[in-house]
Amino acid sequence: MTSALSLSHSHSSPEEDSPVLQIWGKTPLKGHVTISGAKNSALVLLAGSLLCSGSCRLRNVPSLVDVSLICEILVALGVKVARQGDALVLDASDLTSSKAPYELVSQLRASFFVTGPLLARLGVARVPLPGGCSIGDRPVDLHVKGLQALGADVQIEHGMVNAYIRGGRKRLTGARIYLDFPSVGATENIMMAATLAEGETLIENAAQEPEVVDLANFCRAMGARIRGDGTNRIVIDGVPALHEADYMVVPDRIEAGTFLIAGAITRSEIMLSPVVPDHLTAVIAKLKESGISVVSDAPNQLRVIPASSYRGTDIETLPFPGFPTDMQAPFMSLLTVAEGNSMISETLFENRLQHVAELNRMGADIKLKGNIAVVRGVPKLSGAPVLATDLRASAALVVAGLAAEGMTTIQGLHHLDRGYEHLEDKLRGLGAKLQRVHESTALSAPGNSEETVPSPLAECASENTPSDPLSALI
Ligand SMILES: CC(=O)N[C@H]1[C@@H](OP(=O)(O)OP(=O)(O)OC[C@H]2O[C@@H](n3ccc(=O)[nH]c3=O)[C@H](O)[C@@H]2O)O[C@H](CO)[C@@H](O)[C@@H]1O
Ligand SMILES: C=C(OP(=O)(O)O)C(=O)O
Repeated sequence: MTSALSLSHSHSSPEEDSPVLQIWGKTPLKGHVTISGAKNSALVLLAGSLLCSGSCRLRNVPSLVDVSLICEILVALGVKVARQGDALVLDASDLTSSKAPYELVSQLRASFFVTGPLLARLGVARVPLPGGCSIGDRPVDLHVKGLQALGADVQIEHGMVNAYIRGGRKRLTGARIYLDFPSVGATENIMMAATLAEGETLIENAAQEPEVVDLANFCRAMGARIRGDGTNRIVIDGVPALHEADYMVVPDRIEAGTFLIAGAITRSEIMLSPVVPDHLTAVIAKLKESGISVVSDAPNQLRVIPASSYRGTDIETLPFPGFPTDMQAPFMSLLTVAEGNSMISETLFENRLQHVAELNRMGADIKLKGNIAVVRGVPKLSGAPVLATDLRASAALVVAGLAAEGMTTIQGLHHLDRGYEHLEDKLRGLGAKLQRVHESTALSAPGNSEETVPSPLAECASENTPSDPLSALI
């Protein structure tokens, strides 16, 4: 196995000569799109690989900036990481550090998921408070309370979470933990820590998200004893060690949902696979309520059927199986051009409606009152220069751009690159007209006429395609 010593990630940061994404809207889409492995599963599974005393192989890992960053954190902790096609091989047999580097952890929320596994494996974890999308306050108190209940002493000083097992014990101790809120990350962190604890842990009011179930499946593949995942009551019987495993990451339900919206908003029939339709129940139900059909021709496939017009609907984001907050922004784009009004309540994050101003710039009619957006459907959107403010906001602007008249230019692509694998190639494969160019060379006027649409040659230009963030993992 080759150790990945240098994992430079070549994503676009805001400081560089920022690339922008130009989209020429109103082009119908058609065909099939392959859905990648789930970002939010892959990230926590990669953190979970720290629990293994040997080496694990994770397949269907998306090539994303966030994945690259978490791999860099693992390498800093002593994990040997090697890439084999869409798989990553992770050898955590000899961990050399319990301290995660600030400059990496500060870039993504999922980095904090190494805390539980590190504590369980080494008896100590030193992890800075995490970064991630700026969509709210995002404290880690529930993670901390859970780890404390398992027998950890946790101090937060100078932005660093220092945790070690109390009383010089070698293992954490199983406990009964009630979560004030079914936090995805806290459930995952506590569940991972508990796999190696002595005795039984019960997590009550646990998150039920598919990514939690995927993590439980991966841990079970390594020999963990977990039951109840997918319900709000998870029971973990600790074992002394976890062993090697080969595991495949579940398909990305948020990417799949985003493509359903792309089909619906462009009035196009597109097919998606692989998907787990049950992971998209709330999104499909809301599409149907709006008058858009989604059918499943095969167990792992979905097809969105275009409707010439569709109506508004109300949405409230909730923990799974409720409507996912990660789909709120793209769904809002769809509702901007629905007939009638819609009300969208964002209940999970207090600052996750920043895309409203950008959609209004494109001609939408959305009014904000606290965490509620009232959308009045308009006949059309028009292309405009817009700024992506977070990951799902950027996806919302992409789907809006696909439907808008003229050209939309999206800035802030470093958000998009965190979470959508090969998005531009996938959209181009469906017939969309878009290209990534450097801001300095971008055509500035919005709503440009036909001659500005890229030629087939320009669309294929490799300089317009973001390079593979995992390319250094060889
Ligand atoms: C990497 C990853 O998997 N990210 C996902 C994960 O984020 P993340 O795990 O951060 O989301 P949580 O479920 O923990 O957060 C939900 C709510 O709980 C609050 N909270 C959370 C933890 C805590 O200790 N204290 C606390 O108050 C948060 O501020 C938020 O208001 O689930 C979110 C909710 O589905 C998704 O939007 C994110 O895409
Ligand atoms: C909010 C997200 O990611 P993160 O939790 O890593 O910020 C997301 O995936 O939509």
